[in-house]
Amino acid sequence: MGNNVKTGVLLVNLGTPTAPTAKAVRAFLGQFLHDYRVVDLTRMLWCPILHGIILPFRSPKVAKLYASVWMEEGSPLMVISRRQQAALGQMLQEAGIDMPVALGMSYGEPSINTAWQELKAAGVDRVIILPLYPQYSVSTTASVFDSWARIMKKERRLPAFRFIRDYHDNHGYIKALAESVRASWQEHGQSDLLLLSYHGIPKRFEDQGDPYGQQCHRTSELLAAELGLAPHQWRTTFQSRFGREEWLQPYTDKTMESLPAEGIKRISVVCPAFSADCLETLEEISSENKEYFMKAGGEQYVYIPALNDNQAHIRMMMDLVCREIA
Ligand SMILES: C=CC1=C(C)c2cc3[nH]c(cc4nc(cc5[nH]c(cc1n2)c(C)c5CCC(=O)O)C(CCC(=O)O)=C4C)c(C)c3C=C
Ligand SMILES: [Fe+2]
Ligand SMILES: [Fe+2]
Repeated sequence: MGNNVKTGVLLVNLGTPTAPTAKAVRAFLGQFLHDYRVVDLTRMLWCPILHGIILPFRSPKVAKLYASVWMEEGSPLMVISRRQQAALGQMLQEAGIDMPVALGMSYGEPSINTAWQELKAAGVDRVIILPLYPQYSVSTTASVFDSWARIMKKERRLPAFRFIRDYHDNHGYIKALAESVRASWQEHGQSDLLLLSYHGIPKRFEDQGDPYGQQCHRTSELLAAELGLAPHQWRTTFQSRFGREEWLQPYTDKTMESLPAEGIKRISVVCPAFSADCLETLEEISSENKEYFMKAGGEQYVYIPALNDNQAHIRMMMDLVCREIA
């Protein structure tokens, strides 16, 4: 790549409601759950279920959950994503690399289009798209690509671009995760088991070729190896089931309920699929699943935060990006 080409970074994450209210959650879920990459049922079947049942009943319930984790500055996912954007921008600048960093969300604002417009206004003619999903899934990463392609359809002059599909086995990512687990053990003592809980997807998606589950298992193996764990000291599970069909197994909530009976009473939980803490980690894992575990006879439950704006995490992002322009 020529040195005179201005390059920009486009960080992407899922998106989140603008407020912890039923109205805002409904708007967010409405956009999210209309995406064919997320729910692939025919619209004749899905739209009545979505508009008639899910949006009216789920939105007020989920709004309360968002309210329980809401930060002074907003939704955790948005607050942390902004911090990541700023930290990466600063790290690049300190390294003498002139590369603007924009943040776009798949659903809601700032949209991926908003982020692209910012980069374009900054004179960017080459974009490195980094979806902050370490493991590729059709429901997340492919959807980012769809949005990008839709936006590019309207451009006369396409920028050059690189799309970072996944980084589930990246050494910097694994090392940053290992470091955060070790720091937690130092503070709370080592547990009987390290539970690695990933966001799930429908099993059908995997059967149709989505490599997400395989990539999750690979991340777990690499992390366990980095930490020197024996097979009985770690386990992979899948959380956040949505809808009635089978999702990837074993399920996190069912595992929580059964661990104490196996004699495993002290666990630490890490969620490697989430690059930023959000509802699914701060509420579902830190609170809801903790309750299942403790009620079943668990004694110690430690949630290990996402990598968020840790220096090691931001450095990994910088390395991923810089590899694309080398
Ligand atoms: C980490 C990667 C993610 C995958 C893979 C994923 C797949 C997936 N998700 C749903 C349904 C919901 N997910 C929700 C929240 C949510 N999901 C992710 C990430 C992945 N999802 C994040 C980071 C978040 C948190 C957003 C936040 O605001 O904090 C929700 C909304 C909350 C709720 O109503 O429970 C839904 C719904 C499906 C159907 C799916 C794969 C098909
Ligand atoms: Fe609809
Ligand atoms: Fe999700």
